[in-house]
Amino acid sequence: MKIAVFAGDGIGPEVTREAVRVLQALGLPGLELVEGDVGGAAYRKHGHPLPQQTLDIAKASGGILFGAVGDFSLDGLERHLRPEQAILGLRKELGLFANLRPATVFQGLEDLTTLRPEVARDIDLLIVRELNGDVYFGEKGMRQTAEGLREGYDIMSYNEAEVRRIAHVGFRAAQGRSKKLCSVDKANVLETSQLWRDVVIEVAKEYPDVELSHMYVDNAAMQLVKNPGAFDVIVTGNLFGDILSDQASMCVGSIGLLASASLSEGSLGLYEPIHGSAPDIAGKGLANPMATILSAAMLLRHSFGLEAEARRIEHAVAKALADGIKGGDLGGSHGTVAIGDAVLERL
Ligand SMILES: NC(=O)C1=CN([C@@H]2O[C@H](COP(=O)(O)OP(=O)(O)OC[C@H]3O[C@@H](n4cnc5c(N)ncnc54)[C@H](O)[C@@H]3O)[C@@H](O)[C@H]2O)C=CC1
Ligand SMILES: CC(C)CC(=O)C(=O)O
Ligand SMILES: [Mg+2]
Repeated sequence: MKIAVFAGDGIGPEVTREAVRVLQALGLPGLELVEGDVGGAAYRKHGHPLPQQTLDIAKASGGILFGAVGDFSLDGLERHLRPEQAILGLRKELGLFANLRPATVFQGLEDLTTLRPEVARDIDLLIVRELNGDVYFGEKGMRQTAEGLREGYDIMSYNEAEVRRIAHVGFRAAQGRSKKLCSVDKANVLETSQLWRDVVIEVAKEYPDVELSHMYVDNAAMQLVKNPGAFDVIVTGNLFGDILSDQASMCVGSIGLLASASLSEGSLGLYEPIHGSAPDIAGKGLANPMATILSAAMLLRHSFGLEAEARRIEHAVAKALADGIKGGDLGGSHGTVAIGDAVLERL
């Protein structure tokens, strides 16, 4: 089994190292890890955030473990050379259109969240975020208005095929869970969202066992804090899903806990924490690697069908948290390597 490992920038290498140690400790037969450069690190070495050789490594692998990209000192580069283009490029090039971002409160650890424990107790939700379209991939640029003012623009669009395929992912995910799907949009204002809603309603006819609801994104942001336990599966677009998942992470406890899977039509997937490169804590050994370790679990489950091994990792993380192993993000004092050690001891 060949796994590509793209650590990236900032805390990316720190958290990825711990996830790799966990993968290696499982004794997986034929495990082969192939490293590749991405992001600012790749730009500095090869002049591009997503070099061809990295793409080749990705395509030759069965799954990709990704850390994070982003380097504020490179933010002045032309957009196509900025570190973030590595992750955007991988998502697009590999057809990774379905981003699963589960947010489940750790039982008995409701006090980790910034919500009141009784509000957080029932959180067990899955955000299904479309990853190949929306305003992130529309035409964009800078221009001048007739009055000579600078104007930035980014076109938001979805076609019906893009909405249909992610809607199917959302409905199927709901079928495997509590059979409730909430589609989040802004159809009261945006044509893109009106089409989104219309298509989701059409697709719903194929899933009569799933209870479909619709919610505007501003209300969804509010409900996530008011009554997050009411959500089962949320299906939404690229931008809204990005924002709501960072918010959901705090409902569970920390952005350092949320993993994700970015899936294609085939078995190839990319697995990464939902957080970024966290330049403010990079190089200090303070980052919580649990989100990346849990992403490695998702990799084993979704790309290699290794459910038992995935659960082994998830139980070890939950046990470490239950035993009081917490990073600074959770008000604790354990560093990145100490958290990795604690998970390894509980595998
Ligand atoms: N998939 C990716 O590679 C992503 C990359 N980015 C990039 O990352 C850079 C930083 O972006 P920010 O907006 O600051 O978001 P961020 O997620 O990197 O950090 C936000 C806050 O959360 C904290 N944090 C994040 N991960 C943590 C962890 N594992 N343990 C403890 N604390 C953690 C950070 O210290 C910071 O205070 C930017 O260049 C951005 O473009 C942002 C999000 C996703
Ligand atoms: C391109 C990334 C920086 C977008 C992001 O924040 C994410 O996917 O979570
Ligand atoms: Mg994000």
